[in-house]
Amino acid sequence: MSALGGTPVLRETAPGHVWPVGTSLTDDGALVLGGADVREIAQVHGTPCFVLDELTFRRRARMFVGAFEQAFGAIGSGVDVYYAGKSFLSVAVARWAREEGLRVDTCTGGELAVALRADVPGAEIGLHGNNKSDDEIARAIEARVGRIVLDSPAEIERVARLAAIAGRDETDPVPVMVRVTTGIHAGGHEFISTAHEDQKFGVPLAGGAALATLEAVLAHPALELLGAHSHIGSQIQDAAAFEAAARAMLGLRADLARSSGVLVPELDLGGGYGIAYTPEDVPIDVDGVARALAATVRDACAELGTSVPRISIEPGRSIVGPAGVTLYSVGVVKAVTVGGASDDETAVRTYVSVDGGMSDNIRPALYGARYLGRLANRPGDDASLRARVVGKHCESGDIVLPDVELPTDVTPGDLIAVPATGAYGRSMASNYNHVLRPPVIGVKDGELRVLVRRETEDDLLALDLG
Ligand SMILES: Cc1ncc(COP(=O)(O)O)c(C=O)c1O
Ligand SMILES: N[C@@H](CCCC[NH3+])C(=O)O
Repeated sequence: MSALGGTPVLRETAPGHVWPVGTSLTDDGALVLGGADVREIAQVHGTPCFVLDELTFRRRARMFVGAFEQAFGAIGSGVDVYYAGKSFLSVAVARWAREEGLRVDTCTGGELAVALRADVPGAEIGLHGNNKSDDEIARAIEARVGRIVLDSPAEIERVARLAAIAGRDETDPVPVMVRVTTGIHAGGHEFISTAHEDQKFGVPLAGGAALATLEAVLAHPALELLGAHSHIGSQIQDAAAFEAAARAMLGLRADLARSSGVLVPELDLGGGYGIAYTPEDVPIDVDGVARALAATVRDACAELGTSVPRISIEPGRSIVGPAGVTLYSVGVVKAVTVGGASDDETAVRTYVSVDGGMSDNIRPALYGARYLGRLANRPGDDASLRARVVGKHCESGDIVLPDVELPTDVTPGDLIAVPATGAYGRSMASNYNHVLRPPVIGVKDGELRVLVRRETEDDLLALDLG
């Protein structure tokens, strides 16, 4: 085994399922995204930049609405699909989501402001958050959002008080849900699993806390209890976890009906649908999950003797993730000898530095996330180099692609494209080392459109009051 051992090398020779719909290559081997040659995108807008393929976003949004409406329509239930804005939200993207029949899920005042700027009606917006400020709650009430998801018992009094201040009462109550942790552990990484007991979100089902919280909401006439909410984690590849959570939540709904006489009309099953980041990943089958979940809901309601609730879901990553590609320019290329136990085990790793890094994609450092990458402006030679693509930050963990095959002639000025970065890339971007956050360039039919502009040094300096 070479001293480089460890994780497998990732290589994809041609656009495949991790790339946006319709990704292709020009005759001279450059990548084409949404009909636009990446060389043109880089020339016009610079690098690093996020490229967002509108068609892929819209298709995936439509796919969720279609799959869930069909599956739940067949069991006599309605469905609302909320696009989880935390994955990536801009005014244009909120409009695309709405045009495709989705609502918008927000979890801060900032996300709420973007959704409202996009003219999403308040009634089609949800507000989450484990630590909402009074100001955020008041703005949500003023915007008449369709639901505020209460994350703890303490929020009941606060939301009721702010509702009263806004003049809301039993004739015009504020619609709320309660986020419940079912104890079902799922997700791609511990940091993105959200329904096990020992973490900050929601109210536990175990021990009766969730039931008591739902009952407490019912005692507030200025609040309208729509139902309960469950989000078990993110980048989930196992549909069974969603089914188990749905069963637990339906049981809770039936318990509440027994204890209070109120059968709440809705159940939100959250987001978390996994996507393919590399060719080895199997994305979740959205049609299959929708059908399986609908069958679970139908059967569980029959067993419990309750009617079927209206269902909502909150996918984020699975809609916008596959629509995004990050383009970087190659800077320094450096061969590093990696020592082994013997001369045989000594190997060379080529570090290919690009002009972005952990400030535009923190996921490899935070979750050990793996991505694919390829030379994007030309085919390169036929031989391959075992490379590590790293960023420009003052941090040795600033790694974009830990182990990837690139052509041996990779050289400064080349472009590297990393697919599946539409979710939790720009939305988690930082200014570490005072690096400027990249723009998001929408592509469609060969047209480029700046959705979010690149930050400037003036933006940074404007915050520094000296
Ligand atoms: C409450 C809630 N809804 C929806 C989402 C969206 O998750 P994903 O982007 O994995 O679909 C999250 C994030 O995990 C969340 O916390
Ligand atoms: N930010 C995480 C997911 C968290 C989702 C929000 N609860 C990721 O990049 O995978």
